Amino acid sequence: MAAAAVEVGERRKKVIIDTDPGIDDAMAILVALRSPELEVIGLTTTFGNVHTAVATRNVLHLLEAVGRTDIPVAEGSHVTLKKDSKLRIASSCHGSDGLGNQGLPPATTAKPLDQPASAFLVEQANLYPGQVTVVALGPLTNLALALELDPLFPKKIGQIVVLGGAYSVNGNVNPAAESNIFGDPDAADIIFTCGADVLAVGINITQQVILSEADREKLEHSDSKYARYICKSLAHYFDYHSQVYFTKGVYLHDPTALLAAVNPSLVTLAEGVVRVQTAGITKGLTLFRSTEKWYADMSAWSSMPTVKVAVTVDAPAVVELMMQRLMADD
Ligand SMILES: O=c1[nH]cnc2c1ncn2[C@@H]1O[C@H](CO)[C@@H](O)[C@H]1O
Repeated sequence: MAAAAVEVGERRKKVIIDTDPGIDDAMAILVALRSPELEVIGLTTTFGNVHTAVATRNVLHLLEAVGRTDIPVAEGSHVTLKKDSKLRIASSCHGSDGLGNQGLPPATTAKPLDQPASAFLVEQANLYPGQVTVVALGPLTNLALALELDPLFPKKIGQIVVLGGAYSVNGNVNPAAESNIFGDPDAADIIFTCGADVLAVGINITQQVILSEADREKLEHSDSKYARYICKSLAHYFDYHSQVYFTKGVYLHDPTALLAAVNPSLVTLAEGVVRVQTAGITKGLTLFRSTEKWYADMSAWSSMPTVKVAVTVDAPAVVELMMQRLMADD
């Protein structure tokens, strides 16, 4: 536990997870709930791996299953920032229910707030200025809507950790684009250039962090209700990876971003401007301009706020920490 153990008396980081569960989203949420460094003050839902209504249903089911219905859930946008309702849903990756086609029943009593996700984000940023970290595991629509509601949101929010982008590697929707950025590229470009403290963890990082069959067996033999919950959906995720990536393991996208928020020393960073291509065959492409080169003419990147982009990861440490958190005694 050494690296990420929380100091006694240290203040826990307030976290809101914006999520579209999604098998690896569910893993990340479970890891967050088991991380003493974090205080999960809310979950907001979005589309991506599933439609938003299904994301809300899955979040409520998960919280009920692990006895954490004390955490508020605010439902997010059902459409992109530009009100496009023709969404790309990654059902082949996660199953049509988002959790590996288990046919889960809806939550019995848990309900979302009346407040939409964007209003909840603004409210929490105002309540705890500079103290709230948003871990964004889906398209960035809710965050862009929060900024529309309150132009000072980027200054009031503590940090935004974005699981999104493919920096100098192919995407996973097509060679140009990673799924979360492709889902709402206009929202992503706004968030990357809004001046907030943004840390982007792209698939160039998360595809180095792999849960093996042996790890999965360990989870299956664990008595922890957290490990048991996620194991039920893992078969589908493993099958998907073997079909499209020809691998025996699965990528830990969302848990890696979450753990980067828990323990930033798991990744190293570069700083620079990121712009997102919003149209054409490279729609959703994330282009990082490092500060190591001076360009004479570079208007779309000039004078823009910078973000931090993860460039290396201690992959074995991430896997180990995730396993510890999921298997720790209740
Ligand atoms: O092959 C894929 N296509 C689309 N989405 C994917 C794929 N693999 C994983 N994800 C989902 O998109 C985010 C990372 O890009 C993750 O949330 C993951 O669940």
